[in-house]
Amino acid sequence: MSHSRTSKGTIGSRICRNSDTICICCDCGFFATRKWSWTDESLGFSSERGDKVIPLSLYLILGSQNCKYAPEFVLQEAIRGGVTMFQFREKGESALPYREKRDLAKRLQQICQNNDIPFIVNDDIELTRELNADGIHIGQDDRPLKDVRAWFPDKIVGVSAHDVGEASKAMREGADYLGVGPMYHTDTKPDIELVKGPAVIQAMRKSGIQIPIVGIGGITHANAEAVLRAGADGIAVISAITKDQDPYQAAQMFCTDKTKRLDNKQLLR
Ligand SMILES: Cc1ncc(COP(=O)(O)OP(=O)(O)O)c(N)n1
Ligand SMILES: Cc1ncsc1CCOP(=O)(O)O
Ligand SMILES: [Mg+2]
Repeated sequence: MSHSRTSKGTIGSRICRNSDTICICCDCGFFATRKWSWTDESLGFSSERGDKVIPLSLYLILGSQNCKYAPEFVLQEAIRGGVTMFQFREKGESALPYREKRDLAKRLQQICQNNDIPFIVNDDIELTRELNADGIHIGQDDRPLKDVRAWFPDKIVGVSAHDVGEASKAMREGADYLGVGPMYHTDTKPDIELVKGPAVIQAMRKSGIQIPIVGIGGITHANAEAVLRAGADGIAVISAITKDQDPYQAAQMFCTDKTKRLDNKQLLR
């Protein structure tokens, strides 16, 4: 896969300073891999973590409880199909006990490292530390972002946000990206909030939220485009890939012209 570098300036609504490290893959734009720093003086806030790559385009999340086949196989195949970032989320009644969970996490981390893909841990501070993961994703009911940011100043920290207020707070407190949802109905997570739809991403963008956003919840090949058009940088998917007969093809089908990262003019904002 060949990469081209952009010239200095703005990417979407972000003002990019370290432009020599920004690359946009091929001419499709889908695999936008960014090293960026950004600033938004109107919000009185700026972030200078320009050495982090947060390739949110197609963010696969899974644990053993989600998979039709062995998790290692599903991840390998999905990466082959175009997944750009991975979150290990071993959760629920059938989740593995700690030692097995850690061993599985290590094997999946190795696959990510072999493929140069960020390995993010869901919720678990200890596991993040033990494995020296690339980052952690926390929700509104998990450990406070301020603490997590302080413990892991250099890791990618993602935060779930369900409305503009939560998004603004997370941005102020140093989140690297937001997971926004649920976009649509899903049976994958029993304790979800009410469906928000892509409109909540639009509202966040209109209110000045500039950090990367990934939409999550019930995302399929049929509705992914609407999430990106609303202003998301990418989509986060569990069942559309993990339950598919062919995880390679399921991932690949998200990487089409219609679901590629959209430029600013195409957004609904
Ligand atoms: C990318 C992304 N977005 C949102 C979530 C949900 O996090 P949370 O609300 O903490 O729920 P659990 O996943 O912990 O059940 C996520 N995991 N990833
Ligand atoms: C973890 C999570 N957070 C909000 S919805 C959700 C589940 C997403 O799973 P699916 O892609 O199968 O709907
Ligand atoms: Mg959580």
